[in-house]
Amino acid sequence: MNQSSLLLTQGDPAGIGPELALRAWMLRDERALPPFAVLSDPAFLERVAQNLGWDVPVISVEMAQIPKAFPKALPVLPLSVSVSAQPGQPDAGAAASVIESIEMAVSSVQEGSASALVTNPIAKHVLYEGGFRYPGHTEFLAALASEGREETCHPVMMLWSEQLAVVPVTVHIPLASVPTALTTDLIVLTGRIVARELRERFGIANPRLALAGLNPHAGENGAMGTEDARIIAPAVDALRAEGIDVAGPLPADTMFHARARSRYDAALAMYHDQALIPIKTIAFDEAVNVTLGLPFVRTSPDHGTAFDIAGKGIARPDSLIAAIKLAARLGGS
Ligand SMILES: NC(=O)C1=CN([C@@H]2O[C@H](COP(=O)(O)OP(=O)(O)OC[C@H]3O[C@@H](n4cnc5c(N)ncnc54)[C@H](O)[C@@H]3O)[C@@H](O)[C@H]2O)C=CC1
Ligand SMILES: NCC(=O)COP(=O)(O)O
Repeated sequence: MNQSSLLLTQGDPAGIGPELALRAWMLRDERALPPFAVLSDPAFLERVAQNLGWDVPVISVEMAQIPKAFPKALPVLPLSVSVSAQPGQPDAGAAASVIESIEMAVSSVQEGSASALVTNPIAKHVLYEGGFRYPGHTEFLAALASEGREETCHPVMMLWSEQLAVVPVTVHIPLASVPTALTTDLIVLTGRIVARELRERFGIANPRLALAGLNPHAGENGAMGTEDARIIAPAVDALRAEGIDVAGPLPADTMFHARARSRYDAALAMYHDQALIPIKTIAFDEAVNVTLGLPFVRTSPDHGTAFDIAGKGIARPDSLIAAIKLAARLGGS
């Protein structure tokens, strides 16, 4: 049993994930990173390092060997399949390795042999072509975590940085579907999970939540849409009745400037871009995607596969490093 190691999934092998894992290992001392291993094909990662001209020794290990191996080489827990990819040229044929890497990481963290998992980016549309049937990691991880449990996990996506934390209540759905997907129950469930985890995992004794409205000016008394009063305001009342400190529905255009941000610990946004635009604008290099509502810790960089720069060695490792550090903090490594 080794509680101190973090596992990094491979992500899309044609994206920037593999080179960011190498880069994070190269910066392990400078950035004081805890031991981690990557779930991938060691020969593939060696080729990525070679092609970039980076001196990164790669060592194939078993879980218990990670802490000892980490100072001298990048530990890799081998997959059952070999991996090959051209940077920037995604191929649905790689889906099996991407999925195996995630599944292995979840098994290890569930059985307690790893402290947390950090996922490298996947390209959703490429995985869909390969038969993947979840919108993204968030829902896939919840499905894996729910196996064999009586109650299914409700996963909540939170993008976290020192300056701002945001939660999209609806996530990877078309904008046109948002008004029907948005229900008072969904907002209340999401708010409850966020408040609980900010308390229990982030150590905020009395978390303050801010709920965004859906429409301009939070509906302007119904003149610009009715969802704010019909769906969001009752959720605010219900969360308050549970003793949670909530403000809203707030006009979304004025809730993300610095003074407004100082009034809450997390903003619940009603759809993906309402949440992710402000945080990626303020903290693109530092923000971390963390999944709440799971029985284990999962973090991820906030960015995607960045196929346009993959293999060039110019991708910034900061968000992955922030994800590793947050996983270590929340997972107790
Ligand atoms: N956690 C995950 O698995 C995520 C996966 N994605 C996936 O990534 C794919 C590409 O998505 P995009 O919208 O293009 O977003 P993206 O984040 O991959 O790229 C957007 C822009 O930011 C740049 N960029 C991203 N990361 C960077 C880094 N570390 N250093 C320097 N520049 C960086 C890229 O070069 C590009 O110009 C999509 O298929 C999407 O599904 C997107 C977000 C998160
Ligand atoms: N836009 C955020 C994102 O795509 C992350 O999704 P997930 O793979 O973490 O579910």
